[in-house]
Amino acid sequence: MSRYGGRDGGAGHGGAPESGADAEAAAVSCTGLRYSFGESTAVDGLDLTVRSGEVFGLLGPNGAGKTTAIRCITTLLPVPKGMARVFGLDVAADRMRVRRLLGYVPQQLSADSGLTGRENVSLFARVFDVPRRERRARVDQALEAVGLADAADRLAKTYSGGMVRRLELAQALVSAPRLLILDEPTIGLDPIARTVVWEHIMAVRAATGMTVLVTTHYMDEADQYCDRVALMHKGRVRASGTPRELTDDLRARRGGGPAPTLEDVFRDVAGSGLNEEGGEFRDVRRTRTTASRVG
Ligand SMILES: Nc1ncnc2c1ncn2[C@@H]1O[C@H](COP(=O)(O)OP(=O)(O)OP(=O)(O)O)[C@@H](O)[C@H]1O
Repeated sequence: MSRYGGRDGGAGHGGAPESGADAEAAAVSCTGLRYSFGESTAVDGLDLTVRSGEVFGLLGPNGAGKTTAIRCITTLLPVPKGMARVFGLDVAADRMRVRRLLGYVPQQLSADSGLTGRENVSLFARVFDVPRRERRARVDQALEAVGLADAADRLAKTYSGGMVRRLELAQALVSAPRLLILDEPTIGLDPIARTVVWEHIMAVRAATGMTVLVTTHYMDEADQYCDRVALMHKGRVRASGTPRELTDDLRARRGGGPAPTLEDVFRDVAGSGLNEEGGEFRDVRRTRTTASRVG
């Protein structure tokens, strides 16, 4: 497993003291967050707290409002109603300072197929204002952190889907963010590639202590890797806690029996709003065939 510099390791975290961020504040705090596309309400009064240093999973089916909420938190969408804060900074009032604290890996492709891995990460280093004298080392470090050092000088179009996802992770890491936000980081990947992506995320997190906010459909991943999760349905958080708390709670409410899974918890809190055939949730495995999209 690759190594990644922590607070004292040269790359450190973004969000230097002059950023104005509150070191004691929650990494993310949303209160009554709402966002509508015309008549359609995507986020409907979201209350969410992500603690500093944790890996937090925002879970839910297609259309639950996860991406819209993430886009508000990352300042890519405005916050028309309610409040969203990142390390205490109001995302509506402090957009640029918030952006400096964030690394964001969107669902949409962010790697350029015609550039090498190194060029892709260097581009992000420039965009995110990594000081020129540190750039080369930081790019190398980010590529190393995601296991792409040996493939760094190959064109991204020759990468597998899992490698592209790791390249996108390196792009987000090069600015040494305090908060890494990943929207469906493993969708469309095979089980081995999913595991590799997660291993790199967890290794960087262990080395730096950064906070990770991830959206996923994969309940098994959330169960395995997330410290806490929130189950989102129809624009709101319906339950949150550690995976163990949520499953124990459901088991207690059922009066015992076999241990429920997180998916059982989700079905319980979402009630009849989910398609029982599984079409809306279990089978939402949109193939994000990253490699072919890059190619
Ligand atoms: N640009 C847009 N214009 C209109 N409606 C939108 C737009 N983006 C999202 N929506 C709608 O907002 C709702 C929430 O979508 P969102 O993408 O936030 O959900 P999600 O939980 O991230 O789902 P997915 O996993 O499919 O991305 C959905 O009903 C969706 O159709």
